[in-house]
Amino acid sequence: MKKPIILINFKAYENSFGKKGVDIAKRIEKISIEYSTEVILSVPATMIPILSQEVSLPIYAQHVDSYPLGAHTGSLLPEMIKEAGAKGTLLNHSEKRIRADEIHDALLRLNKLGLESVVCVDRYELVEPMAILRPTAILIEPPELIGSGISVSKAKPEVITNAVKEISKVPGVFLIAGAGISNGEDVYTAVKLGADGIGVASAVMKAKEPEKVVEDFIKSGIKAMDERNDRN
Ligand SMILES: O=C[C@H](O)COP(=O)(O)O
Repeated sequence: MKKPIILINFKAYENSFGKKGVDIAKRIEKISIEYSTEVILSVPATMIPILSQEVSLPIYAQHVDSYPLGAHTGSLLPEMIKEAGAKGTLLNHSEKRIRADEIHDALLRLNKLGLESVVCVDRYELVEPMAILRPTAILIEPPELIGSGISVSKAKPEVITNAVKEISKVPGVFLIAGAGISNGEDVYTAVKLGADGIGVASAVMKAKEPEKVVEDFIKSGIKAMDERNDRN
């Protein structure tokens, strides 16, 4: 992952799939290339093959199941997303919670397959216990702020600072902050508080000009990282 991490969760909006999904991904790709940075797109499973081919950005699934290959109707397995072209996946998003043992089993599989992983948690007390399972990153999001337009950076900065303290106990795992991120200032504040980047959905997926929103996020994230002197 490249800092500042900008992870855009397409969720299941009306423009998250089909031609509209490809269009928004391409607009984001263009901005990302302009700033020589990387934006991760976490997309509906049906969009993984086409977006992996059509854009140069890292494409993630939004969830995987941890069942073994076999008789598991309706499952989305790590092997399947890898074959479809995904670079990684979200796990345990607040809109798709799974049990701790399922997170553990999924991470073993993902790591073995060389896939990246972002485990979502809703409070800082879960950061270290999840980080020791060796995901690529933890995404902390207070659920009550998701989709609210009120950012974690402004409304609950202590969630980020506490999570930053916890992640420092497990070197090599990134910390991403999300929920309600709406503008560059929210990104700047999250990164200045110590996050490696941000996770976002509605501010981009509902925007008339998503590329402008993403540009604002990238510029603010880069500025904050440069001020921290911590960019890679
Ligand atoms: O995965 C992304 C988050 O749930 C954030 O959603 P939001 O930006 O709409 O608050």
